[in-house]
Amino acid sequence: MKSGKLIVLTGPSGVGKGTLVRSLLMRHPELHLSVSVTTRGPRQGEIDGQHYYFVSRSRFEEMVEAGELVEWAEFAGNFYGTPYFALQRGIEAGKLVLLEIELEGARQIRDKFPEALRIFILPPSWEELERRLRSRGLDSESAITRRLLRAKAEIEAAGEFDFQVINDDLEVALKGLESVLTVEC
Ligand SMILES: Nc1nc2c(ncn2[C@@H]2O[C@H](COP(=O)(O)OP(=O)(O)O)[C@@H](O)[C@H]2O)c(=O)[nH]1
Ligand SMILES: Nc1ncnc2c1ncn2[C@@H]1O[C@H](COP(=O)(O)OP(=O)(O)O)[C@@H](O)[C@H]1O
Repeated sequence: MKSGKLIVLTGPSGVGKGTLVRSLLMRHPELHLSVSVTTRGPRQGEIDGQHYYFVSRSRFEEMVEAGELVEWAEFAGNFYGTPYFALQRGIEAGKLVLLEIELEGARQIRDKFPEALRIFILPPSWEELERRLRSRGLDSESAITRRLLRAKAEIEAAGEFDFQVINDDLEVALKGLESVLTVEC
C-alpha cells in the first residue's frame, strides 16, 4: 500500500465498523486512525483521546467557528467531527489515514477531497443489524431507536460510495476490505 491517501469508512451504526477498524489497525501498521471529537458521553471502556476526544457542546461549537474541523455532523442527538490535526498526524507520519464517519461527513469529505477512497459497510440483513446494535449492550433503548432510524437512510446511500463491503462473516469482510486497500492504495 502506498501512502498519503484518505480512506473513508461509513455504514449504519452497529454494522461493525469499529470492530473492522480495530482489526485493520492491528494488521496494518501503515494505517492511521483519525480520532474524532464528539459531544457524546464516553461509553463504558472508552478512553479520551483514543476512541474519541470527548468535548462539551460549547467546545465543539468553538472548534466549528474556529475552522478546526474538516467535516462535522449531528448524529442521534450528538455532534461528531474530524479535526484537521487528526489528519495531519497521520499524513506527516506518511500513513494511510482512516476516517470512520457517518454519511453526511463522508459527503463533506468527498466534496473537499474527491480523491479520497470511500467504502460503505453493509449488514447482511436488517434483522442482523438490529441484533448487533442490541447485543452490543452499550446504548440506551432511545439511542438504539435513533440509530436504527438513521440506518435506513444511510443504507439507501450505499451506492454513492466507491466500494460496498458486506460484514456478514467478519474474516470475509476483513479480506474484502484488505483487497480494496491493496488495489486502490
Ligand atoms: N461525520 C462524522 N461522523 C462521525 C465522526 N466520528 C464518528 N462518527 C460517526 O458517528 C456515528 C455514531 O458514532 P458512535 O456514537 O460512536 O456510535 P456507533 O457507530 O453506534 O458505535 C457513527 O456512524 C460514526 O461513524 C466524525 O468525526 N464525523
Ligand atoms: N461480522 C460480525 N458478525 C457478528 N457480530 C459482529 C460482526 N461485526 C461486528 N459484530 C458485533 O456487532 C456489534 C456492533 O459492532 P461495532 O463494531 O460496535 O459497530 P459500529 O462501530 O459500526 O457501530 C458488536 O457487538 C460487534 O462485536
